[in-house]
Amino acid sequence: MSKILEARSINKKVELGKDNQLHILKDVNLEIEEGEFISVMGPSGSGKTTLLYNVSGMDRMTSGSMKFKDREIGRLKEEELAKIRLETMGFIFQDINLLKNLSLIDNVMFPALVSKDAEKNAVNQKAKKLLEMTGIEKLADHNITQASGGQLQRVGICRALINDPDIIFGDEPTGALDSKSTEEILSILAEINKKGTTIMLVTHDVKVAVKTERILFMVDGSIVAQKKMSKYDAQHDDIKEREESIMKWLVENGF
Ligand SMILES: Nc1ncnc2c1ncn2[C@@H]1O[C@H](COP(=O)(O)OP(=O)(O)OP(=O)(O)O)[C@@H](O)[C@H]1O
Repeated sequence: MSKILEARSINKKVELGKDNQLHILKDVNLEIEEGEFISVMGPSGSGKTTLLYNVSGMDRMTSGSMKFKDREIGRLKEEELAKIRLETMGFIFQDINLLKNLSLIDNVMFPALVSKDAEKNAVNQKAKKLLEMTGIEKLADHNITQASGGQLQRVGICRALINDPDIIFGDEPTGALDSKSTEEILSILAEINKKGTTIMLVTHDVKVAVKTERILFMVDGSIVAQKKMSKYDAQHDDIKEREESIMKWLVENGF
């Protein structure tokens, strides 16, 4: 396996005013292998979202080195970084941020049409396939008021996948969903991961973390512990046992 992402001594500081600086990420080191499915847990305010934003180049670290596919991206110009994000990364958020005036399929197609010289018919075919894969092809021409939260999150996943990303970053992607929709979204993500896409999710939910294969635990801007597991296999793994072992580990680490 090779590394897709390698962060060395990442620091993020924010100036809040005169002589008032917040040190959010503190010398964080992180390596992610291609194909891994990772979750990030930790108390509220510990820096999980900031970590996700900084390793994905959505935010600028204050110091440190950040390599994505062996390329240092920490100091790239904004346009170059935006191109990397658009063409090689997918993002899924709790607030899905779909465009109101576009149909669901047009929302899925949008990132492909703004990138390079995409051919509209081919993009449309691909978007249809993604909607099929996530079970919402019948809603293609609906607008966002005509779909449930779980369905909209599937649209968000399709949109994240339209440019065949190498990695998907998710910030509480199931945070606003009921348990049934959460399970459905997780199994879609597991399928995507099985096909080789690396996934990194920030979550407060053990039911999400239990489906990942490595959990990072953050406290006060640092990764203080990591739990490595096998890739979740619904047929062979005892989910309750796995959840209990995560809970025990979280408690041991002071959560
Ligand atoms: N741009 C900013 N300006 C000021 N403070 C910030 C900024 N970004 C993050 N913070 C602060 O940094 C800390 C870490 O924020 P972050 O959102 O990364 O935490 P988190 O672990 O994801 O929290 P939660 O679980 O509540 O979403 C918080 O105290 C937050 O208020």
